Amino acid sequence: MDKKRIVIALGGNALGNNLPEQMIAVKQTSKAIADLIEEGHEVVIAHGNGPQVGMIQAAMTELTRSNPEKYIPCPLSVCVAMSQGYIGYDLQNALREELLDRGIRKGVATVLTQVEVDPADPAFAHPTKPIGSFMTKEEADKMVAERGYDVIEDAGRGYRRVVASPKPQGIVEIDTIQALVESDHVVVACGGGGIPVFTTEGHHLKGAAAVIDKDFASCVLAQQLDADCLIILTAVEKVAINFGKPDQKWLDSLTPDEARKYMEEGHFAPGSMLPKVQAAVQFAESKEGRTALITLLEKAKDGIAGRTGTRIQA
Ligand SMILES: Nc1ncnc2c1ncn2[C@@H]1O[C@H](COP(=O)(O)OP(=O)(O)O)[C@@H](O)[C@H]1O
Ligand SMILES: NC(=O)OP(=O)(O)O
Repeated sequence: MDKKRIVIALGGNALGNNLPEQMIAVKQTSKAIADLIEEGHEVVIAHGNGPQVGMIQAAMTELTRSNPEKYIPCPLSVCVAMSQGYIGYDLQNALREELLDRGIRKGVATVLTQVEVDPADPAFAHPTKPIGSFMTKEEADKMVAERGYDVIEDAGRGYRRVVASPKPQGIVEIDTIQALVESDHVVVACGGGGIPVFTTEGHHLKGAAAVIDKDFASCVLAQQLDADCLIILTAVEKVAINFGKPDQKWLDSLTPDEARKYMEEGHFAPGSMLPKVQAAVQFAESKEGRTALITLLEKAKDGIAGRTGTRIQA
């Protein structure tokens, strides 16, 4: 099989919803990633942070509210940095262990990654990115009244806080990531979509109050690293049209034009499957020969071998 440079975007099921769940989940996740490394592929890993960044933000807010003389509010960009740190810590350790168990000696490192956003991005005025855990209607109403949070009802599963999610424009640490990849290291980067920043005066980078979508950030990462393949690993084996309906149909492959048609017809849920298909199309169209794959975490190896998943190719 051809050796490929692969950027993997890990979804929520790769990490679990809390610290103990994460410790267990990353072990399984590492097996799926190590399978690809064992086959000789160069792998770069990005991941989400919705539940984690919400948990950190809630904890930091409680600290400030309970003791305002001692603690000052923690910006959301710093909460994203914290989420990258502790998720990266678990992921890199689990992967290091899995690789060593298979007799593979490779450096595994997390790069705290800043991602540039446009401060004029209209997304800042329209929060869409769910973070934290699900709430009941009563809990959500309380958060809106007491804290002025934006809250949405999420596909019948409960209520969640939403924050701004601007589009990623560029990766500040891309040269560092590239250098590590070129020297055969396994890199975890752009965690949680990256720490959102924008340039103010001179070279100063200022954190933005936002959470970037990790599928879009992974797409930018894959393009900037000139990857062959972007693999979006999630909780379904394939993308479907008429998802959840009696006439549901799983798709083996999609061209960008077919994907656009299905997007217009509303087959992919906003905030879940839609950004994945959009990121996949953007990557597949960015250069000849680039392929995107959406599949189940456990099926990564079969997917790259062409045995399953939904393949998006121009
Ligand atoms: N058309 C579709 N085809 C397949 N899955 C879909 C579709 N529309 C919505 N979904 C849902 O999207 C989920 C993946 O989104 P999400 O859970 O937000 O991703 P992540 O893995 O990044 O955390 C799937 O588990 C599935 O329930
Ligand atoms: N940042 C981000 O996209 O996180 P989730 O994938 O957990 O929503």
